Amino acid sequence: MNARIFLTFTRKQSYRRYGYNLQIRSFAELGKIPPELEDIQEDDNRSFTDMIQFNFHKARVVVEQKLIENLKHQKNTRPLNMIERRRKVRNIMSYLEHCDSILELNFPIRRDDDTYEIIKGYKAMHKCHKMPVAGGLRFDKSVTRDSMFALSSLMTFKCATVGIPFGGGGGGISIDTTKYSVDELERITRRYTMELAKKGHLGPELDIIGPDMYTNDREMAWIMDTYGKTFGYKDINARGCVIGKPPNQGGIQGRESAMGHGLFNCLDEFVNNEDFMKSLDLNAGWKDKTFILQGFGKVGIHVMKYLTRKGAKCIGVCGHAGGITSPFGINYNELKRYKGKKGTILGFPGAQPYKGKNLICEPCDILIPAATEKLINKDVAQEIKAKIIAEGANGPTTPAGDKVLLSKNILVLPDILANAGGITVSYFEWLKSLNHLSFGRLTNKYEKDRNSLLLQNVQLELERHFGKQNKVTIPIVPSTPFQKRIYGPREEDVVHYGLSWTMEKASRELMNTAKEFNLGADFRTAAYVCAIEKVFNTINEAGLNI
Ligand SMILES: NC(=O)C1=CN([C@@H]2O[C@H](COP(=O)(O)OP(=O)(O)OC[C@H]3O[C@@H](n4cnc5c(N)ncnc54)[C@H](OP(=O)(O)O)[C@@H]3O)[C@@H](O)[C@H]2O)C=CC1
Ligand SMILES: O=C(O)CCC(=O)C(=O)O
Repeated sequence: MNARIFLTFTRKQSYRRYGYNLQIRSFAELGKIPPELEDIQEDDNRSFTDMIQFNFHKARVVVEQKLIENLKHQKNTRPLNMIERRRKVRNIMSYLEHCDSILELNFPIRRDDDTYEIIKGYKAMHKCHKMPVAGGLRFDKSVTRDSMFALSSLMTFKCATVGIPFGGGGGGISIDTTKYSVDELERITRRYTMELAKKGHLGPELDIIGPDMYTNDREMAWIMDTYGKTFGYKDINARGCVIGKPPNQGGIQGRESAMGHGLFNCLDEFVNNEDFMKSLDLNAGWKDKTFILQGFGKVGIHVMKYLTRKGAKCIGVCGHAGGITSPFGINYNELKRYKGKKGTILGFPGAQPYKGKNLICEPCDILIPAATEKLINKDVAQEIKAKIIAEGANGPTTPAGDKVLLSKNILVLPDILANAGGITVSYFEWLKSLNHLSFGRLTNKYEKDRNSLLLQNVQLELERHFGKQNKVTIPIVPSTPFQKRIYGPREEDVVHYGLSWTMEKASRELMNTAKEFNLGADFRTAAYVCAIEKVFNTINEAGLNI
């Protein structure tokens, strides 16, 4: 065995042995995927972090030549020769491969029966090239150091894809929330908050946190309250340490539905594109499109709202314990009400229980995984009959699954684009927290006066012109849509338009990138290429070290 092969071999062995410990991995050569990841498109039994690392490296190989070329034209620096340019790209890519920090916490909480239990939690900062870092807080048994690495790196690339100026973060506690009372969950959340704050992992300018699986605005309110009353006591911006807060605590209109809304905006760009739809043997537009939803939580529920509103038909929904189906379409409002009352979708009278093997493999036009990671592996992908997949969940498709989907010409809109609505509106909420002001509050009355004056003015001018001959009055009656907007944009309008614009722009950027790099329908790689380019430029301009 020559030295190089031996090194690769031992690296691979030690990597496999220690699983998640990516710090021991050294960076691949330019133009190559690291040897440890080479077989991941065949092997489904790999970690969540490996999946994201593979997606990153696959795109890095595509874009690095362009980055090396671009450095030739860099301003405000001495010219770099080819070796220096290659070295620079390699160094920054190597930095992107790692997680800046992962904090592991073990703290005791008192259970309701007065016993104590040690709770394990994490907080990751993947990249701090933009501050604060932001990401979701997950309460689930699946939370590990590995999933935190993966989720926080997804956040780095997601924020860059949609142009949100945050670094990538993420937090989690390894618990099954059904096993704890509300009081216990509150104690766990408050203690976790204190631990994060003590260790510099929480704060409006540093590290901000939003809801993810099995957390919602309730936990965000507890975190904000704990931080605001302790470490953030003298910080006037303290409430900006969380996003996805209840509206009454400084949250923003439209955050709750943002993931569904954003996913719809992104899908809308593709579904209305004649060329894309033709390539999938589908008609452009929403009419008669059928879809299946995996997960009816914070993401799934609003995806269903926006898609059914546009005329698409939901023919199946599934959760942990099973699914429901109806060829006639499931009524959104009735299902939402039913779940609100019963806490489950099972038994919903407006549909039949699903009796097959895997609902997400049933025929439909669009499949929306909005549950958890790795549910579309190689075997599942082989059975999928949908023509479009829009990833509401983070990391629902393994690289092996992805390869099969690509070979079947299924259009996949990747997580770092499709579910970026949440972080986009979280950014708007963070700005609101720092401004201490709702959007529109200072200007709405002025806008109404201005618009009323404008109408009066038009009326006066028309009457002056025509009235001279005919002595007529020409009343200008505002139409209903104009009347609705007479106050100028209210907070929900700012969020609605800001989000739609962000998602549409990012979707078109991806289409252009896929064309530029000849990636065909591999929009996951196109999204990572876009993101890597942006993060690279930020780090390159600012410099890699102090
Ligand atoms: N919340 C947010 O702001 C964002 C979340 N995401 C991602 O979206 C996904 C869903 O998050 P969110 O909606 O917030 O989570 P929720 O906790 O609100 O809902 C999770 C849903 O997923 C279902 N589910 C969980 N595991 C499985 C499984 N193995 N098979 C089928 N269904 C399952 C649950 O079903 P049941 O009710 O039966 O348990 C539930 O309906 C996650 O991947 C998350 O990271 C992405 C962007 C933003
Ligand atoms: O708003 C947030 O920060 C949470 C977003 C999130 O969890 C995600 O995009 O995965």
